Amino acid sequence: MKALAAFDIIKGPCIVEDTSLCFNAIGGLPGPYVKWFLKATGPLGLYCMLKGFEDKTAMAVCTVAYVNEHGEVNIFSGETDGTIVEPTAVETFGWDSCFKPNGYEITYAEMPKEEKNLISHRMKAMYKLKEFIDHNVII
Ligand SMILES: O=c1nc[nH]c2c1ncn2[C@H]1C[C@H](O)[C@@H](COP(=O)(O)OP(=O)(O)OP(=O)(O)O)O1
Repeated sequence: MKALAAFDIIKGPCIVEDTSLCFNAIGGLPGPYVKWFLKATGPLGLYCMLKGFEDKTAMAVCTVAYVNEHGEVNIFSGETDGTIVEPTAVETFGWDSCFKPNGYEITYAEMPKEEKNLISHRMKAMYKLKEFIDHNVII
């Protein structure tokens, strides 16, 4: 939908991106609706949503769509597993302050940007997109 809407406006090749944050305890919600949950409650509200659940695990998912000049869509997705924690004092972007990726003792918000960019859901999706463009798109 978003990809084709962008193609309608651009009328040429384009890339769109969408991010979800899926809580395993509640069947993957808020998922793609996280933008609206975050707006309503902030990272603290996201953390509090899981207070009644033992399972605090979550998956950050980035979906990138590449639309070629004919309007054909290719979709790439990157996932990073982690845990929802009480937001850290450092607030950087979105829900970064309450998402602690697996294998780290700090949240996305506490990492230098360069470090987040090495392990993030977005980097994984973008890497797949890069591989696709390198092999399939003549520039
Ligand atoms: O790495 C991230 N670390 C923390 N938070 C993040 C990240 N990436 C996106 N976010 C936030 C922004 C938005 O509140 C929500 C969904 O993102 P996303 O669907 O891409 O939002 P958006 O501003 O592009 O809006 P729209 O889909 O209506 O174009 O998660």
